[in-house]
Amino acid sequence: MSDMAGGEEAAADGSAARWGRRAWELLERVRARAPLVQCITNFVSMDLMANALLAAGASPAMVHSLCEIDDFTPRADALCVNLGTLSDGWLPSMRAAVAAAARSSRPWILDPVAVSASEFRMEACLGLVALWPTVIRGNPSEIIALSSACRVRDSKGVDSFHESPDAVESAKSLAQSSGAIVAVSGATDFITDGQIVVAAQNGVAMMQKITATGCAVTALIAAFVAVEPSNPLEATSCALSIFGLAGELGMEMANGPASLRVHMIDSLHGLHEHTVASRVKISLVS
Ligand SMILES: Nc1ncnc2c1ncn2[C@@H]1O[C@H](COP(=O)(O)OP(=O)(O)OP(=O)(O)O)[C@@H](O)[C@H]1O
Ligand SMILES: Cc1ncsc1CCO
Ligand SMILES: [Mg+2]
Repeated sequence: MSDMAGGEEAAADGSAARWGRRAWELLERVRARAPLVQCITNFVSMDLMANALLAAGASPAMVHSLCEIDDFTPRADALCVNLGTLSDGWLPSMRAAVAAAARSSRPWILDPVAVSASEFRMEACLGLVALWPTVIRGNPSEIIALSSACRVRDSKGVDSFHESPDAVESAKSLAQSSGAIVAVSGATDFITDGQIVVAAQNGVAMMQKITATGCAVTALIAAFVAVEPSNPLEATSCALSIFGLAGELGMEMANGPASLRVHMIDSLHGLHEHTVASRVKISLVS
């Protein structure tokens, strides 16, 4: 079956089994091709993000110096830009890397961490959104704030104060205005191109108690989009589901957030076809 045929099959027939096969197909492709994912990310997330990418079979590179962008970014298969510990010194690197990725027709993914924390962050984020990200992935509060492009008084930190269904309309509107696929994480992850909405229902609540799981899944989305650039909606849905499944399997061995972090990475590394095919829970919402 061709890559495109697999994509059309999953979109046309939303059955869990077909999505399970699609998720396995894309995970296998990540393992076979080991896409190089350049991450300009926050200090908190660097370790978990790099290890999650490695466990999935991708190749991480935390390269953020402006002096290296022109040489390095064209060689990366995808770029992940994360605003978590944004500083004025890093913003030019982010913009330059996005421009270099665009010149090389590489996908780039934006994680608008705590976008409403400050006017500086919101302005920086809106400037990046205008540069045509392939995918934007955030928690519900971030997507709601970014979509309305104004500061939300009761949510200024990195954690979400909303549930993911609250953010679906904001995600659709942000997808329409930005041209990006928009993903909202939560108990159910929602993924939309502004018209179609897909739900991915894998994961465990304890994942929220490990800092940077959201950042890590954004980088995993970059790896999946790198191997399926023609269908970022499906690649994003599969990456979210696979990461959630690793969390479910990890939770079977964990005693709390610290051991879940370890077992989740082990589970991501050890995923088998049967487990993915039978446990991935993706469906078409509308
Ligand atoms: N209640 C939940 N049940 C199951 N899975 C969840 C739940 N909440 C979040 N997740 C999963 O946890 C991961 C992180 O999502 P979350 O919404 O916490 O991101 P985030 O707030 O951006 O995290 P961070 O900023 O710490 O990186 C995602 O894979 C998501 O699917
Ligand atoms: C805790 C924290 N602060 C800035 S980035 C980050 C990681 C989760 O997004
Ligand atoms: Mg986040």
